[in-house]
Amino acid sequence: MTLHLDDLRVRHLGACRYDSPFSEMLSSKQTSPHYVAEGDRVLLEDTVSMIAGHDLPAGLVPSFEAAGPRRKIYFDPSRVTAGIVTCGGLCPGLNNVIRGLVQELSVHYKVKRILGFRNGLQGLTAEHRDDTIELTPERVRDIHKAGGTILGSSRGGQDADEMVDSLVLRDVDIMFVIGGDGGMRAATFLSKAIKARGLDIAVIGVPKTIDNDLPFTDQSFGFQSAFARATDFISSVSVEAAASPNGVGIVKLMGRHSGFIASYAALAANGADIVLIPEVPFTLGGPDGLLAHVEHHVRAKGYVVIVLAEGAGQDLFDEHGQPQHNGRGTDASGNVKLGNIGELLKERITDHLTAVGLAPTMRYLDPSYAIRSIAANAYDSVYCLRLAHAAVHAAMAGRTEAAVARWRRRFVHVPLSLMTSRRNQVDPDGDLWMSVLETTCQPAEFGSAPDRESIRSSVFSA
Ligand SMILES: Nc1ncnc2c1ncn2[C@@H]1O[C@H](COP(=O)(O)OP(=O)(O)OP(=O)(O)O)[C@@H](O)[C@H]1O
Ligand SMILES: O=P(O)(O)OC[C@H]1O[C@](O)(CO)[C@@H](O)[C@@H]1O
Ligand SMILES: [Mg+2]
Repeated sequence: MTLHLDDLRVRHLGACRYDSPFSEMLSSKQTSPHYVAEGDRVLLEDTVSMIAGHDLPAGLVPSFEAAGPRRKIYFDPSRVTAGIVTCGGLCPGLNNVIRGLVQELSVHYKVKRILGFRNGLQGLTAEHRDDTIELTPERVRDIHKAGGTILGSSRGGQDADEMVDSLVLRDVDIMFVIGGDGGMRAATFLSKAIKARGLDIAVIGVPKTIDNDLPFTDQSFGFQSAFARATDFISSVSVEAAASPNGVGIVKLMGRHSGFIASYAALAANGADIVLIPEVPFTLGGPDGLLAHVEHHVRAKGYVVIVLAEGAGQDLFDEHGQPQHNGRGTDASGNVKLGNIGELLKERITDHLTAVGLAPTMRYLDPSYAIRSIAANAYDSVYCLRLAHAAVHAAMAGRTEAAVARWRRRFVHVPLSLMTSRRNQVDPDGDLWMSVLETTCQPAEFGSAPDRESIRSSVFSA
C-alpha cells in the first residue's frame, strides 16, 4: 500500500483561536533532534532509497503531523468536558494513561470536568451512560501502581449513534479512546457518526495492546512490560527442562495473530531452542519437521526449550484432525478464537519422543493473563505518560479521528483509518526474525511449510 502525504493528514475541527497555556513556553521552540516544532512534520519513511522512491520535493513526501502542545488551541478549556474509556484486553499502562490524561487536562489546561466511562464502550450505551466516574488528580494519584484499569474494560460491539447520544447528553467535548485495533475501529466509527451529525466533538485514540499488532507506531504501550514478564516463565521452564531427563519446556504466550511477544521474550530470556510464531508456518513430521528438530535437541543436550506464540500453527488443527483443540468461532468483538496449539504440541511431541524411546519429561506453562494484568514497567510508565500528554495536546488543538503514536521515536498524529488499515506482524524476512534465528539456531522453516500468504489469509479471513 503506497501512502501519500494526504493519506497521513488528520482532521481538524476548525481554527484555533484560544491561547494555549503553553504558548509562552513555545515561543522559542524550534525543530531539533530532540523536538519537532509546531507545523513541522515527521517523515513516514527513514531510508534514502524509500524517500528517493517518491521522486518528490521534501515537503511533499509522506509525513505525519507532529504531536505536542500548540500556541493556539481550538477549545476554550474552561468550557471543556473530557471523556475517557478503556476497551479490549487488559494491558500494563492503562492506568498510567488515564492518570496522565487527567493530570494534563486538569493541571495545565484546567478543563471543567473529566468523566470516566465504565467497562469499555458499553459504558457509552444508554444503559450505562450515567454510570461514570468523576476523574480528578486526587482520584488518580496512585492508580499507576496497579495493573488493569480503574474504569474497567470489555469486548463486544455498540451502536455508534447510541454512543454519540451519550456524548451529547453528558456534554462531552473531547473523547479519549484507549484501545487496540478494535478500540481504534470503534474510535473511527464514533468519529464518523459525530461528523455525520455535525457535532463539535474531538475523538483521540491512544493505541493500546500487549500484542503490538498495531501499525504506524514503534511499539504499542504495555508490550514491553508484557514480554518482560514473559521472560520469567521462559526461565522457569528452562530450569525445569534442563534438570529433567529428556526435558521438554514449552511456554505459550499471548499475542493473538502476531508473534512479537514470543520473539522479544525469547530474545530477552536468550534461552529458547525453538520459537514458533503465527507468521512462520511449520510442519510437524518429516526429516525437516519440528518433531525431528525437537528430537535432535533432546538427543544432543538432553532437553529442549520452546517458546510458542498462541497464534502459531493454527493451520495444523484441520490437517491433524484436532477439532477438539480448535476454538473456532469469534469472541464478542469478532476476534477469531484461537485453537490451543500448546495442547496439540504437547500431545504430538510426547507421542513422537515416546515412539523413538526418549520418553519426555514435559514442563508446560501458559502464563496467559499473568503477563498483561501487571502494572507497567518503568519504560512503559514513561511512554504512557507521554502518550497521554500528546493526546491531550491533540484534542485541545481540535484534532480528531486521530491517534497519537510514537513513530521513529517522535510523537505524531496518525489518522485512525491508518491505525486499522492492517495488522502489524513479525516480518519473516525482517531483522527481528533474523535475530531470533541467529539466537536459537533453528532453521528458517520446519519442513516444506505451506505458503505463508495462504496461512495468513486463511487465519485472518474470519
Ligand atoms: N469492527 C469494529 N467496529 C466498531 N467497533 C469495534 C469493532 N471491533 C471492536 N470494536 C469495539 O472496540 C472494543 C474493543 O475491541 P477488542 O475487544 O477487539 O479489543 P482491542 O481494542 O482490539 O484490544 P486488544 O487487542 O488489546 O484486546 C469492542 O468492545 C468494541 O466496542
Ligand atoms: O481477554 P480475552 O478475551 O481472554 O482475549 C485474550 C486475547 O487478548 C489479548 O491479550 C490482547 O488482544 C491477546 O493477546 C489474547 O489472545
Ligand atoms: Mg485487538
